[in-house]
Amino acid sequence: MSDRPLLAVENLSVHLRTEAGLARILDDVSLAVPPGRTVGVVGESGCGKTTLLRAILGILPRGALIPGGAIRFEGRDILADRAASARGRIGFVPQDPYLSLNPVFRAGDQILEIMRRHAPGTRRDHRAKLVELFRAVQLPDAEAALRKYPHQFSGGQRQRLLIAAALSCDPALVVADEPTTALDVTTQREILALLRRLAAERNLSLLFVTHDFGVLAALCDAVTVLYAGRVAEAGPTRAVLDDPRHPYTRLLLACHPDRAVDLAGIPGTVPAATAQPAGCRFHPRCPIARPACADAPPPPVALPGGRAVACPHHADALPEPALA
Ligand SMILES: Nc1ncnc2c1ncn2[C@@H]1O[C@H](COP(=O)(O)OP(=O)(O)OP(=O)(O)O)[C@@H](O)[C@H]1O
Repeated sequence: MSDRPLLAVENLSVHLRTEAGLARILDDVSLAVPPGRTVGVVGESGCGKTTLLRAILGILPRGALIPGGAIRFEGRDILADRAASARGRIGFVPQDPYLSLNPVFRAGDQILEIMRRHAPGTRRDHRAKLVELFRAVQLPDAEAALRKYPHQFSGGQRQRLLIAAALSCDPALVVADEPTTALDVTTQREILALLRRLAAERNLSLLFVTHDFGVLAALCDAVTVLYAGRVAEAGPTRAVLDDPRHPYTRLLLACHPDRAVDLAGIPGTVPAATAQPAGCRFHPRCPIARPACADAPPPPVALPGGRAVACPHHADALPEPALA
């Protein structure tokens, strides 16, 4: 396995002009996805996960500014050179299978249109490949599925269709935005198992956004924890889940035995992107914050085992009530 990451997000900042002022949605975010590995990005609603994926896919909203950073895919800076871009080589599985297909066109035709634009070969080649992909994602009666409209599939089947769409141009990387959130628990499990199998069989890299630590544990080799648009902590999933170091990660995991992110147990609220506090963005809510935490953003501290934590006080114990 090559050491060079397939995808490297380097010190990326994304701002957006809004009516409420400048929204600092991402700030100095770095992460890497090695070939053939699955990396999770976790954080609660509003922490910037979707914006990160949109930056990678080149579909940021109008008015977005990128004041700094780079996104390298297969060694090329795809922010600086969209022509050298990654489209087709990066597949995308969206969050909501109900909203992501146009109801008035056959699902198969919608995927064939993506292939026409981004994959080599004739329509006949594409059809044959799509039937094969429908089988790979375990859609029943793959030939007939080509002729069906979106409403003729269940939610889980539609998510399988979208996974087939994401794979249709032979991507090296698939990015997935909470692809199981809209599904029931049993279907969620099946879709996660499918993604795991396909990634292994096709030596795919996956960048997987989730708010659910259970999903993370089941699927991801490594994790990046985002808080208010900055990286709080990153490292191998098992190590981070077993011994979280950032106060934010520790509180999240301590509050929620089922490991689904919900900040009800942490006092205060997540700041709006237009009103980020100075210094460490978590300091107003942090039980071990010092006055200096309000001064400057804490740089990441490297820890053994390929881990990093953006907190100089990561070795301090949290007070018991905070962990109760
Ligand atoms: N088009 C926009 N206009 C104004 N603010 C925006 C826009 N897009 C995102 N934001 C703000 O940026 C922050 C990050 O949003 P983003 O959707 O990236 O977060 P997220 O972690 O993906 O959330 P969720 O889990 O709810 O999808 C939020 O505070 C959001 O309100």
